[in-house]
Amino acid sequence: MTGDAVIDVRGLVKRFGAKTVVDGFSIRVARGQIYGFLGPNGSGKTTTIRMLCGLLTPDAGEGTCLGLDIRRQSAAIKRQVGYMTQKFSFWEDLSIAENLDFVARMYGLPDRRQKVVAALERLGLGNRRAQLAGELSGGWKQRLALAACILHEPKLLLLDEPTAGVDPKARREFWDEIHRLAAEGLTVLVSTHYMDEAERCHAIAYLAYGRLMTQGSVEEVIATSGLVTYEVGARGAGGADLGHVAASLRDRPGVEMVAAFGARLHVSGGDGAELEEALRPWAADSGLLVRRTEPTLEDVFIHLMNRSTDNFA
Ligand SMILES: Nc1ncnc2c1ncn2[C@@H]1O[C@H](COP(=O)(O)OP(=O)(O)OP(=O)(O)O)[C@@H](O)[C@H]1O
Repeated sequence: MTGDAVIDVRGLVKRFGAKTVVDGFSIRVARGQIYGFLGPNGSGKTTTIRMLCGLLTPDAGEGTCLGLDIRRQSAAIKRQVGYMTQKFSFWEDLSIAENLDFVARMYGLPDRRQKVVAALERLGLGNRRAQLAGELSGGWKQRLALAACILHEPKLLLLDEPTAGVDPKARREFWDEIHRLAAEGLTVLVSTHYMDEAERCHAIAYLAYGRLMTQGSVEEVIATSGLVTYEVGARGAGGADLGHVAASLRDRPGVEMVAAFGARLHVSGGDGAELEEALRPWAADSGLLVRRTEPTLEDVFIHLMNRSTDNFA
């Protein structure tokens, strides 16, 4: 293992038939980090996560996970990994406690009862232990899934879109728990489509069409994107026709994206000079306020996606 890296891989490639779904992926993840995987549907996030933990063998590339070789020691890696898949896969007519007990038996865990009680308490499931899994709301189902993932005390957690369709309060609580686990030394890889969740990661990787487009902390990803963004809004109380402004800006050279955020527009492009030129007439309009602003993470991701070529088509 290099330094304190829990994951250290280089040049991973995965092909399904003629299609290269992961192309030259390299990453290092330190112990206790929460690492977010973002990217459009089908960009290779799940496939990458599965290669990292030894569930899938790469066609090329090498590296280690938890100090073990991802090609030759995948069985030993899997024992130390907790994997929460996208699909809820519990017995709906068993209670929460019965489901956890079943999982503990599958793992052949010593002190089974004690571990189930500890997991129930940890995830706040104690009062609901007798409730049938099939009757749980989305947020509670995700808690049950997380409890099942940590029963065998893994060192690495892989969470594949763990909060899809879960309400904001339950998502926040789920993420608080992820942070508590990471603070105790667990390393977490999590795929998500939610920008607020990306912002709660220590670092993120953005994939598009199988390629790693950028990685680093949210601040680093924004700073290195090269994207320039201006905000356009009405000056004073007068109602400017921002729909008209947006429509005419979209055709101008240098304007890559125009997105409405309430009563403001975000106008972005990769070439600052061209963008400024496109905005000049609107900046001279006394009814409008045009000023440079920081791009959001979403602006950056859409910019990256526009720049990447669809080699899957
Ligand atoms: N076993 C397989 N056989 C053939 N193609 C596959 C297989 N698994 C995945 N793929 C293809 O590989 C590509 C990447 O899929 P993957 O599930 O890794 O993407 P993803 O980024 O996790 O997507 P999502 O956000 O929709 O979950 C997709 O085009 C998918 O159809």
